[in-house]
Amino acid sequence: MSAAGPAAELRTELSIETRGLTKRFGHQLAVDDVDLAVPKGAVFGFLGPNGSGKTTTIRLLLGLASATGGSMRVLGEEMPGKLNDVLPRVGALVEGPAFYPFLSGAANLHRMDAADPYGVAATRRARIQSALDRVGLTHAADKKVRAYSLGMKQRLGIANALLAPRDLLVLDEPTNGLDPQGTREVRSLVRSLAADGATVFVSSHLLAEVEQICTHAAIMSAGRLVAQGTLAELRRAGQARIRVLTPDPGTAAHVLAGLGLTATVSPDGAASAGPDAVLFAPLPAPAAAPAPAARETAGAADAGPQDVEPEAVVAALVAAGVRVRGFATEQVSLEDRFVALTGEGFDVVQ
Ligand SMILES: Nc1ncnc2c1ncn2[C@@H]1O[C@H](COP(=O)(O)OP(=O)(O)OP(=O)(O)O)[C@@H](O)[C@H]1O
Repeated sequence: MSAAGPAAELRTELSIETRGLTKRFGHQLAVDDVDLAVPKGAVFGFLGPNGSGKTTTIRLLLGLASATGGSMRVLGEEMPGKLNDVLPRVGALVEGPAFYPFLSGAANLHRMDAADPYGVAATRRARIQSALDRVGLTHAADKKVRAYSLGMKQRLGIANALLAPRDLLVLDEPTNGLDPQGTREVRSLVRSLAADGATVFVSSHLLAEVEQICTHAAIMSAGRLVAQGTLAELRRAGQARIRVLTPDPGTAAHVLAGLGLTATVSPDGAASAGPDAVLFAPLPAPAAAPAPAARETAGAADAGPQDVEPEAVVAALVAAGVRVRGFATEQVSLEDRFVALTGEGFDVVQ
């Protein structure tokens, strides 16, 4: 990505691209003016708290619901106009497929493929075997689905999405409701799908999950897309900040303001020690840091001050007579940043 300037970004082939995508349910904007850019070959995490609009966006992309506004291209084709050309190249797992519990895994796939207008009967048996093999269920092909674990059922759902060679896989919360073992199985499967060359678009409300399996991510909050880019870009866009422990917060804030830094005193007394206050001030990102693809549509757009070295900050504070009892520079974690962007915490998973 290092050579990627705006021009290179424009040339990037996108598997999914939306412009101003909007879906309204009555008065509620479930998807609000979303511009998604999912590069070909990415494992793209679509991250956001429950109710932030992920499933609705996915339903729009797959032609399962119609948009109120905006445009979409999937695999380079205008949607929903080219739905019939595009859908055979897209495998999807949305809201958990319903299987017949009294039929085997293979028999369920047979029924689903037979019901698919694009499923070619002559190759059905071989495609089913290959999909079961791909998700590690060959040994359980003839077992009734009612005897499957949740992880196995979810892998069967992914096998269903893999019944034909796919350029794009869309998986809506594939680890939802799974136990740790099932979660591990599905995560490692998702990683390997991308290794085969498909673009994988996977929604999750779990930050740690996206960090484990994805190369790229977009963050949704209340229907809006608030950031997207590679994980590295999203991390880099998180600003470093300085932390000052001092009994002279007023003077310190004044000195920092003189350096172009905006200080906030720690909102919770917990971070302060005795009579000392804790001041935080974001440092401007180094000139090369914010990568062009890590676009952000909320906050952080303000032009910041020029580079300020931490040692220069300490020197200025001391020169102004501020009693500096503690000083540190800290990187804002991806989690802090996501919480700041979405206003919500993320569930923690292993
Ligand atoms: N068919 C519908 N009719 C009315 N409102 C809907 C409909 N589908 C979704 N919504 C609303 O749109 C908002 C976004 O829902 P959506 O299911 O897309 O979010 P999500 O991020 O996928 O959340 P979750 O992880 O809980 O599925 C929610 O407030 C939801 O209640």
